[in-house]
Amino acid sequence: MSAPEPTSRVVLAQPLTARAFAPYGDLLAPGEAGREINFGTTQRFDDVARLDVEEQGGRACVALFRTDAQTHRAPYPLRAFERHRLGSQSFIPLGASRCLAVLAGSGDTPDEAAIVAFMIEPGQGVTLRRGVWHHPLITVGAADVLVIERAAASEDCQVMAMTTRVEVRLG
Ligand SMILES: NC(=O)N[C@@H](O)C(=O)O
Ligand code: NI
Repeated sequence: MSAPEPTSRVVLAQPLTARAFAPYGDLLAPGEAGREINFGTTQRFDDVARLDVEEQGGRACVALFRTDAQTHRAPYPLRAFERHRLGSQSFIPLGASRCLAVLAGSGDTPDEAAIVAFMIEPGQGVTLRRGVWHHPLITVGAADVLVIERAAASEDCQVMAMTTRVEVRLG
């Protein structure tokens, strides 16, 4: 008789708030200082994300990540964590898309005992601080996510495979 599959530890996705996300980065949020433009038809909020992309000659890159429902459905077994030591990375789900920020601290290696998962709802967005360990993008079903990150001549992405079995669930 084959041995039973080892069980995975479960991390539940939690609602995204500025306070809960503060150890990892910021939410995109219009400040108080909106100003009227375009003949008073529009309010403009500048710098709703604090980008950190110019280290060592880096520049901002705006990318579109498109996912499919087959590979992005709960429960999500985690595979690896990665970090970008020289720049921030922002994730803004487009339209009705929803995505997850799955994080494991900012130490020398991912802290798999302290994994947290935040649900990024339509209308929300996050900017991960440089060096924060995060799982490669996970979305809720098929999704389009705008990603703003540092681009440079050499890739800045350190990946470390999981050493324990952990899966994220949506509740
Ligand atoms: N690899 C890549 O382009 N994306 C990752 O950095 C990610 O955080 O999804
Ligand atoms: Ni990344």
